[in-house]
Amino acid sequence: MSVANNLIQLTDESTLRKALESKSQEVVIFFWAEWAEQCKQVESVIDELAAKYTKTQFFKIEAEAFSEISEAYEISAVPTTIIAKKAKVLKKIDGANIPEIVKEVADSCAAANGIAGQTASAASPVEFKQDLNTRLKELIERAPVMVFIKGTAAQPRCGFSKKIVNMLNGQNIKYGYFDILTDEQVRQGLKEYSNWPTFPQLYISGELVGGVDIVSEMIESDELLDMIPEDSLAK
Ligand SMILES: N[C@@H](CCC(=O)N[C@@H](CS)C(=O)NCC(=O)O)C(=O)O
Repeated sequence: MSVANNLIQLTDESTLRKALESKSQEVVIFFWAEWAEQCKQVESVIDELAAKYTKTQFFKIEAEAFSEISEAYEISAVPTTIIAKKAKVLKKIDGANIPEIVKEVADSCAAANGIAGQTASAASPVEFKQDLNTRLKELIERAPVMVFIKGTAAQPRCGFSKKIVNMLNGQNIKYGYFDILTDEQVRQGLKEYSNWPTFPQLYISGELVGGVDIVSEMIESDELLDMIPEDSLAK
């Protein structure tokens, strides 16, 4: 996605200050950190919202690089999303609470963007589903080999997830992962999106391969490595 004018990755404190001083409209500020996996989910939602609400100014701020700003907004964890107007904080949404972020941005910013009748639950179910499907597709394509598990790759929180992580590691495959326990929408959404009722789910180049049983069989039959893109094999 190209970077829109209304979406700024903060590199200089004065940019934020000027925007807050000059704009009479709401400004959305997303605080993130590299090490916090959930920030990536929220960031993709912020990107989508910035593309939709083009008259609203969005900022992404690396919390630890701008500690004074983070302290001023009392940011104690990331991701945190704030909607501010001038010096006033209108809303503060902690964590990767995507539905809440979408709702609050819609509530605060629709009018200024001339999006008629967009109130609290204004995103109709159909529209919301489209947003979710876009998000799921982006997550699936985040890495050439992507696995959706319970817990993290370092600390799986289900025997099946642990098994697939061990198998991928054992084959020296480089992969991205997403912890579905951090996002109920993704957890339930993916089952429907991919028509696969359980986790883990392994995707290669955006296509579902399957869960533990299938991947295990594919390793046995030497089929799996043939499907892995060259760049995703550890040398
Ligand atoms: N036989 C499955 C085992 C996976 C499985 O049964 N997963 C369950 C328990 S971890 C699951 O994801 N249930 C749905 C859910 O928890 O949302 C495979 O090959 O992957």
